Amino acid sequence: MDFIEKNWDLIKETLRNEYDLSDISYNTWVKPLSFHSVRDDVVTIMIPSDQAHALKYISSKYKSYFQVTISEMMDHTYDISFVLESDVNNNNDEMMSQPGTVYNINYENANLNPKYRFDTFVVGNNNKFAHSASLAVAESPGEAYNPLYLYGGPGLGKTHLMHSIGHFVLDQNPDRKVLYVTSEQFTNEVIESIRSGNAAKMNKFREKYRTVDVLLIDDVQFIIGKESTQEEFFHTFNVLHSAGKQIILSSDKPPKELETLEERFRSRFEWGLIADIQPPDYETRMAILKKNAENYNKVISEDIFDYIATNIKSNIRELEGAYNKVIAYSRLNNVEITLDNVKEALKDIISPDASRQVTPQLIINIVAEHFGIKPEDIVSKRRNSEFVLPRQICMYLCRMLLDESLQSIAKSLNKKDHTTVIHGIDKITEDIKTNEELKNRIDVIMKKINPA
Ligand SMILES: Nc1ncnc2c1ncn2[C@@H]1O[C@H](COP(=O)(O)OP(=O)(O)OP(=O)(O)O)[C@@H](O)[C@H]1O
Repeated sequence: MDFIEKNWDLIKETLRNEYDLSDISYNTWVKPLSFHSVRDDVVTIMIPSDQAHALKYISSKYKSYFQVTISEMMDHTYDISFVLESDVNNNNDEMMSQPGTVYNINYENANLNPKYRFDTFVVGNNNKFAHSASLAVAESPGEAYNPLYLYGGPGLGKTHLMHSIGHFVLDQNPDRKVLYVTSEQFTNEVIESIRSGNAAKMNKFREKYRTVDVLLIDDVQFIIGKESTQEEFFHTFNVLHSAGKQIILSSDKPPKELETLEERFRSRFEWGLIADIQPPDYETRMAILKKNAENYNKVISEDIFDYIATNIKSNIRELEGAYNKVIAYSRLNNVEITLDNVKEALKDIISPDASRQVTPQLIINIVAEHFGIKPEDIVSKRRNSEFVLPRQICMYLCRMLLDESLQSIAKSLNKKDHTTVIHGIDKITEDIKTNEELKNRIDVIMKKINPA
């Protein structure tokens, strides 16, 4: 504990080197941050009052950097929270009960993506019902429908809607405790608590999950069948539900189609409301593309949107990926966005048979999204630790899922030499033999790439 405080400057310097921060980023955002406290394995960092406007930005951008740096230096896992210096100074002793601070801490702990809000969600015929059910739950958590069970195919907006509910609840009442987790995070935390054999750790896990007002668990199908995780989830569900706390689950199928789902889960999932999201129709696809283009500083003609919306039908993640690829192609090659250029840019994605194909690019996109980084980071030369693992996972998955040579995988990942690819594949192959969390993570990614 002392170590963190005494070595605060060293921690910041290490973070700066580890993540290759430019002088301007370091001096603006990281250097002014001071140490506040460590309590229950949570390191609280103070943001100067004159940077109050940047609180969200700093915490979304630098939280994981601090978490990794401190946890690695201390050889122990810490969580990170941020507070404003003014909130601390206004009432030192009761900092945790100051509304401003509680809001910040609750917001940080909720694990929400700032981009996924109701106002960035395009409502169409395919998702109207799920959208209005989500809004009703957000307006009256624990009262309207409990649990809310959202289901639909990959990339159709379930996660986006779940985060929107979380944001809405916190915007309405900053004192509420909201927690979004993927099933993978939940599973890994259960595994970690059990493996540690430490009762205090298990209690901490239970306290974390059983004291929230709104719990959002994404892709719950990955919990089903994992014995101890499913047991823990069952008890969490019961405790929260009987206390009138809101539970929101997402899955790729309705409860009745989850083959290995036990009756006790099926009946509970059906207590509240089940809402599906279907693939978007043409109008919704066009509206989503246009919403994406709102921040682009040039006009994109209607035929471009039409080409993308006509050819990519069943997955909004892929629709957005195609749009991003077009913008990147035009910037990198310094060419206008004409229909011919768009066809060239998307030739790997929009194939003549137009069916969903597993390609290196799809693997890169899904892995990048899973780790919250950009596809460009995966194919870049940067060796930061946050990019190396996703890159190696891409190499491994390309080998497992595609019939491609090592040279061709190296090319897709922008590597000159295929020995790096061999090393990446070997590393993951070895690591998954002993690292259950990594294996679980790769299973989840694989199912997202190829749900069949
Ligand atoms: N209706 C919508 N309006 C705007 N963006 C959308 C909409 N639906 C989905 N998206 C965008 O599509 C991408 C994929 O959506 P999301 O991650 O929510 O899908 P998902 O259903 O959770 O997929 P998976 O089951 O693979 O996890 C996100 O970037 C999301 O913002």
